[in-house]
Amino acid sequence: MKNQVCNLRVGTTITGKWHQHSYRVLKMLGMGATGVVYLVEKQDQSLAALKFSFQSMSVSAEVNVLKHLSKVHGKVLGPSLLDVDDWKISTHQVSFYVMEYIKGEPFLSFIKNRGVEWIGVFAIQLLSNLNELHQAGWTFGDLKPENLVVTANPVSVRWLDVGGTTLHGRSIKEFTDFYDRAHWGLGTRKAEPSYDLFAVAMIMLHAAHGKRFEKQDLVREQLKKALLSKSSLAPYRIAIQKAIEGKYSSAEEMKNDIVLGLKGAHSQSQHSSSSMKATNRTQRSATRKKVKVKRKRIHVLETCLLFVSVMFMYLLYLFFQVL
Ligand SMILES: Nc1ncnc2c1ncn2[C@@H]1O[C@H](COP(=O)(O)OP(=O)(O)OP(=O)(O)O)[C@@H](O)[C@H]1O
Repeated sequence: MKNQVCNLRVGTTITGKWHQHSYRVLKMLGMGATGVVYLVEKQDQSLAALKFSFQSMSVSAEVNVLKHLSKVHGKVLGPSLLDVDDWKISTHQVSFYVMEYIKGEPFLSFIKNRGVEWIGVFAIQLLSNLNELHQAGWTFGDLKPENLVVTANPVSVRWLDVGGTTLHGRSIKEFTDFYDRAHWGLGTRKAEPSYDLFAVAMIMLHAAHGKRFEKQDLVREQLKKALLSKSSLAPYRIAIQKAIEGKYSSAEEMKNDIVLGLKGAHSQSQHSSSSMKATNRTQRSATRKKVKVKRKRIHVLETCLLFVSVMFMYLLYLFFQVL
């Protein structure tokens, strides 16, 4: 069955057994551990993302999460859910769901192309969304750059793959080592806000360094070094450090520290630009004084030259008179 849904040809039409909606396969968007996702065209010619899960249980679990997410304070957190159905393929039947297609650039490639200054902006957006999710009783779980997409107009970060989303208090069901606090020996895999906030801190480190790094023996020192070695992370040092140490109980607190850090960096840059202006002013007035002294000297020299040339002409005149 896995082989059959993983190699669908472009143009294949998938018609749901129960709702009779048809979807035409345009291309494969990605394949992960739990399923395969296709970009499809709906009957009204709009685009959507269709996911086949390798286990039918995970389709119902993900659909359940997407349904919950669509109700979180009326805010769109994950992709919106459009359809859930089964597809009969030869003698088998396979479950799938259709969701909003989120068109955008992968998170890391956006940061690479547009600059590390965006890290703070996206961290704030991500933390606002996480705060809503946490308040609704869920932990995202498998938060990683591969699950983040940056959409244009307005530039904003959206998350995909809600397969790891877990109710608070339960055990995290999907994770990726680098973003998992238990892997670093810095906490448990219990689903709670601080689990996601650790992952946000690690995403920020990854984005600033442009790569992941292997765990070493002295984990705390290693992460601190990674944090201090990138000047682009300076405004977020407090927030990242506290998130790594599990000191935040809500995404809102971490977001506030990032906002404060950015404000601090802004006023510092304003301060240094005004002190630079003052230095420039002093330099300019010193230069002006120098110019004045120089001009005075030139003036004296000119007078002397004039005097000498007048005297020379006079002597010449006297000389011709004598002759
Ligand atoms: N709604 C969507 N809009 C656009 N692209 C999507 C969407 N959903 C998934 N994708 C793409 O498909 C890829 C695989 O999807 P997804 O991560 O859900 O599969 P998975 O099997 O759960 O993967 P993983 O092993 O990372 O958990 C994603 O990385 C993304 O590129």
